[in-house]
Amino acid sequence: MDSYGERFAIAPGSADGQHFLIVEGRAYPAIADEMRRGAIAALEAAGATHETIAVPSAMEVPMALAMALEVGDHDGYVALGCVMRGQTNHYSAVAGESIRALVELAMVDALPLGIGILTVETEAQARIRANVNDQDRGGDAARAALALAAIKMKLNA
Ligand SMILES: Nc1c(NC[C@H](O)[C@H](O)[C@H](O)CO)[nH]c(=O)[nH]c1=O
Ligand SMILES: CC(=O)[C@@H](O)COP(=O)(O)O
Repeated sequence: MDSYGERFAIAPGSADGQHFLIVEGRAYPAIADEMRRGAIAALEAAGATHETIAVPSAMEVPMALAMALEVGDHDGYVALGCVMRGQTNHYSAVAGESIRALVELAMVDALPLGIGILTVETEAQARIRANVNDQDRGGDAARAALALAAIKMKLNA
């Protein structure tokens, strides 16, 4: 059961000709695979092409994105990762700093960036949120990026 309302609708083909970058933290590989599957499905449904950069964990996602921004230009960006409570409070620093740095990058350069960094207590929570047939947070992050890319294109037209 989803914990918030209706999914944001993106028209099929509305991102034809656009190319997106996915940056994924792979600390939990099965969760990462499913988040990426959802993101790719959403991008492809909108007609966008995509490429992926993988890093070890959510903490490196903003750094990799910053590096990618120095050398290339994409129509939109999707940041994916999963931060799960361990034995200490370390996870809250990782989640907080990763998301803070991503928002900072997006605000400085007005990036169409969808952020799908799960912050969960348990693997079961992560599975529900990643599952493309359940909460599909990878797909949601891609749809956020698509929506922002469309706004940017409209404002620049
Ligand atoms: N605890 C989680 C981390 N931790 C990341 C590490 O702190 C560190 O960045 C990494 O080991 C490289 O040195 N990362 C996640 O994505 N998810 C976690 O739950
Ligand atoms: C490096 C880490 O992310 C990891 O050690 C976090 O887990 P814990 O809180 O059990 O140390």
